[in-house]
Amino acid sequence: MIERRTPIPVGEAVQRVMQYQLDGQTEYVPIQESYGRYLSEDLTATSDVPHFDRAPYDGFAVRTIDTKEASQTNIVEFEVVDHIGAGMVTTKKVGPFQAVRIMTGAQMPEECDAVVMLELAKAFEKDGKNYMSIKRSYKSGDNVSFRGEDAKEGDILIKKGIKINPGIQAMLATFGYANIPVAKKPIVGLYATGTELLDVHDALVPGKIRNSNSYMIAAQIERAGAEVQYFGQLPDEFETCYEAVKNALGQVDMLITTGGVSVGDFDYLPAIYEKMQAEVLFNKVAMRPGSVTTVAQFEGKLLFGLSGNPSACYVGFELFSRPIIRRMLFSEKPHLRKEKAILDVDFLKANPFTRFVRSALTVSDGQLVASPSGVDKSNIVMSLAGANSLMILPGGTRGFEAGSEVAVLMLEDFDGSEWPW
Ligand SMILES: Nc1nc2c(c(=O)[nH]1)N[C@H]1C(S)=C(S)[C@@H](COP(=O)(O)OP(=O)(O)OC[C@H]3O[C@@H](n4cnc5c(N)ncnc54)[C@H](O)[C@@H]3O)O[C@H]1N2
Ligand code: MOO
Ligand SMILES: [Mg+2]
Repeated sequence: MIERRTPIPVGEAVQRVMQYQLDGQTEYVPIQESYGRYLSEDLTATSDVPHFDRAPYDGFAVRTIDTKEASQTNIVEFEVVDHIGAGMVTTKKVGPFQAVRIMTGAQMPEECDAVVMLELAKAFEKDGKNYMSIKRSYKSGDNVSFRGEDAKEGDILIKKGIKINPGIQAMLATFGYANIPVAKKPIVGLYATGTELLDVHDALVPGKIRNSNSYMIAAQIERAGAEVQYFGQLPDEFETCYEAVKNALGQVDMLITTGGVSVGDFDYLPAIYEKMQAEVLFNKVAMRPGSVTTVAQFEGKLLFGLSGNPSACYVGFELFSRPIIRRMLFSEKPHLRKEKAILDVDFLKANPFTRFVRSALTVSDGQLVASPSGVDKSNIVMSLAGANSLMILPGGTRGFEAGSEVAVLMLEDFDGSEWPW
């Protein structure tokens, strides 16, 4: 007798998986290797930035009190007592009607409180000394970049779980973080099962197909921020698969297999989980594609039995495996980011299961618009190439018309959702 499976709602399935989430671990990497990694601790400002008042323009540092009377009709002269560039500090004390010629980035002389831009001063020599004159007054603070205006010591700069981007690299360098605490990349094991599978360099032969899931899932694992440990392809043979799965699990943080989870005569994953005495969290989800997605846990480690059908495999990974990876990368929003979009085409046929339609999300007049990126069937590969989102069409008795609002899950986003279900 063929086993009858009871589908559970997607949200419940995700919740069951999340009960087995693992904590992330920290490792330190040199700043030059931290781009694209996920911060594992909140980082604070180790100093004020800048840590001294400085000139934001090339010009003359002056005491504003001396500029008070300057105007178009009353030119005021200053003796220029020093000349400094960025990185230099004056040793001169600046007295009444004295100025320092100062370049952008240089520390302000202690007594000065404004900078006159070079263009607004007239420099000249008199009796072998340097002078400059101005025709307007200045307020204290004019053209000064103040200590701490960029950041104050002790400020929280960025929260853990953030993906390090070029701007964050600049921030880290500014505060002297040479070694960065980042999340250790979870190691995700991967096996593709299927006697029909050829590898990418094999020529086609009758009845066999090239294994595309391995390359797809490996890239999805990397996109999620983890490291893939690819174990290869397995034929649909119970003992071979059983030994392989059992041995692989010990070497990784979680294991993904593709194929062999349905009710077919050569679908061995359910029996493998049983023999291992792994606890099956679910083996049927009320979703399309990916209804046969099966997740089990063995000694606290998750086994993702993703469907062999490429689109089902893809969606199963994004909904169930990705959040576990993102949790291990310290994310507080580990699920795919959910937004609202306008549906571009009719989906008039109702489906009892919630559909995740591989979609191309575009922005039109400031509004997100979702269009299917190809044929909406679980055995289809081509629709995946143009997919940057999954459109959610809730299961039920009604279809969806073009122009209606739908929820979309964004695939190329790093912010995520706390809980989109
Ligand atoms: N009687 C039933 N038959 C099926 C059911 C069902 O409920 N009752 N479910 C269908 C659904 S839905 C799906 S999805 C598939 C799931 O199949 P499996 O996860 O068991 O996967 P396989 O049987 O191994 O393969 C299915 C399909 O995918 C191709 N495949 C497998 N691996 C790869 C790979 N690495 N790269 C590319 N393509 C792959 C494989 O050749 C098959 O065509 O079951 C339905 N059947
Ligand atoms: O598991 Mo299937 O993907 O619903 O066609
Ligand atoms: Mg099958």
